[in-house]
Amino acid sequence: MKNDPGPTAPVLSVRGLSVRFRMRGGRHIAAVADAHFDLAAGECLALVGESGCGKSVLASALLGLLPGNARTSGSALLDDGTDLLGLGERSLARTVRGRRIGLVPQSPAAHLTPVRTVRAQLEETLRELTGARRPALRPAAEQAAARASFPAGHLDRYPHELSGGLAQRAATALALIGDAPLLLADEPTTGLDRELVERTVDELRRHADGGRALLIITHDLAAAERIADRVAVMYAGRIVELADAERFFGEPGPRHPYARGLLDALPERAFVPIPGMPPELGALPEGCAFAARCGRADDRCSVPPPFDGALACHHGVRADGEEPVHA
Ligand SMILES: Nc1ncnc2c1ncn2[C@@H]1O[C@H](COP(=O)(O)OP(=O)(O)OP(=O)(O)O)[C@@H](O)[C@H]1O
Ligand code: NI
Repeated sequence: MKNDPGPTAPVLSVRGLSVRFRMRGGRHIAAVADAHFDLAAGECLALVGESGCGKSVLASALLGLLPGNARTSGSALLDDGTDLLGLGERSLARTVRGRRIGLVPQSPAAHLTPVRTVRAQLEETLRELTGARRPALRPAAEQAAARASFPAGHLDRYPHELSGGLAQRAATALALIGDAPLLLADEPTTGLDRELVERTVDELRRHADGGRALLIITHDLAAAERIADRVAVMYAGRIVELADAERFFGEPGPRHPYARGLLDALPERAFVPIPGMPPELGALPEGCAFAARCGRADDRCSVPPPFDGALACHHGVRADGEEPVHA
């Protein structure tokens, strides 16, 4: 079951979020540009797009986890008005990470503590975030592991003894512990087989159905379709379409030509890849960044299309699903 978002303030409200990396020689990389979306309690938003389009940078910006050469602008408000982008490292570490925002990181192996077993890490996080103490700690850790389909028999292993899929499940188990009102899951199903993908996605969905907001970043459009209420499609650092998931994956389908291309590339659909490659984020064209790969491009695309809250395209399919008529 997917819940209707309630009438309360969004759990997360992102406005004009941009991230630029300063590089040697004064060069800049515009990794995220003017992102704009809300996320309500009980809602799941899937952020999709090709590798390198800025999805993880966006998630890292929300948690203050960007490297020193990154500059962020815009705002990312929690429901009490706290602007995540304005918080210092101390507040982020003490009050936000794990407590208000959970993270399933994209590279779980890098985030697990190498010298401690999975059990020790689960117990420590439980102690810190839930106040659990012995003897309740041990069963609580086993329960936390089970939620993410992490097998109890592997709890006494160290991170380097885990396969990628097991590390992934350990990271998911850790991220679910604080029961944070907002969960960011960056590729939480990497390295899992289809059955485990579905189990993980269904557990995350239950988490959202319990009233938490979930931002899931994924390459896996089938997983996105299974879990999401809405879909945000990112291309070259910009959100180019934000749509209701049912409409996006069903009828009338995506409105942005790039989003149509992503779906058409699926083996179970047309299996036709999008021609060409995404542009370098350090050398973006003046106009629409997708124009060079787009079958609909014309002179209008030399001006960047504004994002109207749902679409950034001069030619996209109309909101009622009708194809635009060309003069
Ligand atoms: N530390 C950094 N310094 C400079 N540029 C960076 C840095 N981190 C990321 N980038 C730039 O930001 C872009 C977006 O990276 P990001 O990791 O967000 O992509 P992604 O959409 O998550 O891709 P993937 O699906 O492969 O995880 C990269 O292509 C790179 O150009
Ligand atoms: Ni990523």
